[in-house]
Formats: sequence, C-alpha cells, structure tokens
Amino acid sequence: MEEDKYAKELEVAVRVVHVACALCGRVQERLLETSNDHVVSKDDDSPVTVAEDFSVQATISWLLSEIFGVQNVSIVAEEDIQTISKDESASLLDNVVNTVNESLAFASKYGLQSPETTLGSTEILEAIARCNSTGGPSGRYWVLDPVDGTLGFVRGDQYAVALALIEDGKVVLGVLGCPNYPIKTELLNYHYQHHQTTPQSSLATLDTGGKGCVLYAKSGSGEAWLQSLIDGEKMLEWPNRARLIRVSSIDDPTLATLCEPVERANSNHSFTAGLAHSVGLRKQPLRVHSMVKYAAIARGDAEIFMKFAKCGYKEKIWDHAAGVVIVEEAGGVVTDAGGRPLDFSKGMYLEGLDRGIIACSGVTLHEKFIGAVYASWDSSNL
Ligand SMILES: Nc1ncnc2c1ncn2[C@@H]1O[C@H](COP(=O)(O)O)[C@@H](OP(=O)(O)O)[C@H]1O
Ligand SMILES: [Mg+2]
Repeated sequence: MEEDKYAKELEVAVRVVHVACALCGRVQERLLETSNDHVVSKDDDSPVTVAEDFSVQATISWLLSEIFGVQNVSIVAEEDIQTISKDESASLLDNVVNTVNESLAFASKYGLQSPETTLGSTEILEAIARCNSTGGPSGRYWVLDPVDGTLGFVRGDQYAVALALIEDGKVVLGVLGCPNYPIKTELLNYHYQHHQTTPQSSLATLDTGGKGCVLYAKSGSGEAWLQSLIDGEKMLEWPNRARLIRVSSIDDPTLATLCEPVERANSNHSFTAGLAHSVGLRKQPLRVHSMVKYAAIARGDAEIFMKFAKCGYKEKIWDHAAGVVIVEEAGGVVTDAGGRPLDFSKGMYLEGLDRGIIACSGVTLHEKFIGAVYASWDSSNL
C-alpha cells in the first residue's frame, strides 16, 4: 500500500536519530562541564567533535545495517574513513569505540536491539567504512550529517543530527534531531541571545519539559511531525508521542522573521539584509547554527531561511536533504535563488544550485524573495 511505503524506514530512522541525539547530549554535557565558562572555538575542541561525528556515524550505520542487512544499506555521510584509520588516530578510535558501545547499550530504550557483545574497533571501522556512497540519480541511499553545526555544538548552542533517505534522486523521508531545541519555542531565542553571556552548563539544567526535539516527514504525505526527546527512564513509543506541525501562516513581511546562519563565512549577511529590507521585513534576523533553521521554519517559529554562501562553495546534500522534506511537508517552499527545487540526484553536492537557498513558510513570501534576488543581483557583489 502506498501510504505504508517507507513506513518501516521512517520508524527506524526516527529511532536511530533518538539514539544519536542521546549520544550527543551526553558528549555535550561532558564537554561543557570541562570547558567551564569560556566560549570554546571549533578548533579548541576539534578532537571531541571529530570523535563525536564518527561515533554518531558508526552508531547509525551499525544500527541501519543490523536492521536492514548490510547488503541493503548504502550511506552518504560527512565523515570519511581515512581520518580515523591512520595509525596516529588510535586514541580517536578508542574514544569512538567507547562512545558507540555506551550509546548502543541504551538502544532498547528506543526500541532497538543492542549488540550481543561489545563492538570492537574492527566492527566500528567497518560501520564507518560502509558510509562510502557518493549518492547519485539511481538506487536507494541514506544521507547522514552526524553532527550538523559543529560550532553550535561546542558552544552549547544549536546543532542537529540529520538523516534522510533518497530513492532515485528524490528525498523520500527526512528526520532531524535537534537536541537543544525544546518544544517550548521561546528557548530558540534563548540560545541565540544569551549564548555569549550565559554559563553554558546552565543549558543542561533548564526546566524545559525535554531539552530537545525530533522532527520527521515522509515526502508526499502532507504531514510533518514533532516529538520531544526522551527524558530519564522513559521509553520511546511509536507512533505516538508526536504531533503534527505546520509552517507559520504569516505572509505579511512586516511580521515575518528571517532565520540565517550565525557564521558570516557561511552566508552573506549583508546581501540577505538587503533582500529582507527590500521585501519589507522589520524584525532582526534570528541567527541559528545548523539545520535547526529548517526545523524553525517547519515548526512555524520563523518564516524565512536564506543561505547565500560564497561564490564557489558547493552545498552538500547532507546539509539540506532532511530539512527540505520536513519544511515542504509542513507546508513550506524551498528552492534555490532562481526558484528551482534543489536537486539531490547529482551526487554529494547540490550541483547546479542557483546562487543560494530560500526556504519560506508560504508562496507569497517566497515569490517576494525570489523577486528581490532578481532585482538586486546585478548590483550585489556576490
Ligand atoms: N564556507 C562555507 N560556506 C557555506 N557553508 C559552509 C561553509 N563551510 C562549511 N559550511 C557548511 O555549513 C554548515 C553549517 O551551517 P550553518 O552555518 O547554517 O550552521 C556546516 O555543517 P557542519 O557543521 O556539519 O560542518 C558546513 O557543511
Ligand atoms: Mg553539516
């Protein structure tokens, strides 16, 4: 039956993303405990984040292979096996082996099976090595960004675990784990406005009724779902504990909020400010790390997400696949700056992307922004 298509894949994807979010939550808590109150840079903590990236990737790859069979699982993912298989990476590998085993020990809480015995480094390396698909126009493959928004992660701020399934070049389902984006919306602003001044460890103690959330959607279903991460001893129940989400109904630019990357290096803030001004936006942009921006649009917490990278930068499919399908199924529109859909069928990159990405809660705002790009492009320096 059509509506059952990908039902098993979606369920498994949601469960494994929960496992990954719990893993990240534990690592981030330890990181923030040891980094006291200073704001860490990406470089300060790169060993931690590299280990975490590999640990999430190995955990998800191992679980998917156990459930669907090694021969049926093909994964495009951000981290490649070369970095971790070098001799000098022995302590990195040890760290990853421990973290993966620790997280898989909790698998039953999420309705998944733990390994019968502790996994060794060979099995972990095999799981990472299996993520060697380069995507393309045919067949079925998973697309994984184990930790999207590394800088947000080390700052105790927003980051995401993103998993999508692509079949014959089309995204068929997407799951976004957002460990620091609670169901209570106002806390998205909390991170943005205070992360420079608030002791980071306080994030761990906020009474938020669940620190984070998971969003998911199946393409063509017209439905996008939101659930909170699991606290304490609770078990993940399926398919309940989720609620339908819709994009914002605001189409008046004066009331709309623009969401964009924190890092100027990743998106041209002055160009997007010019577009926002010409369309008539009045509010300050909300700057957020990672694919949590797509989550914010899908949940109705912001109306526009734009990213205009430097000329020559090629957007990767794992930075967008899960977010795009969730926003579209929640009622939003996502295209490149020329108004064309993003093309996930060309391998690891969004080849042919016209200038930048514009995601909106509805067609009215979207048309205005596409028109603004058209009008202002020639005079821009991009
Ligand atoms: N120069 C650049 N321009 C645009 N995007 C970049 C970039 N360098 C890295 N990125 C991508 O932007 C992502 C972060 O997005 P954002 O700025 O919206 O938080 C990074 O994901 P990772 O953190 O997973 O590496 C990375 O893939
Ligand atoms: Mg990323």
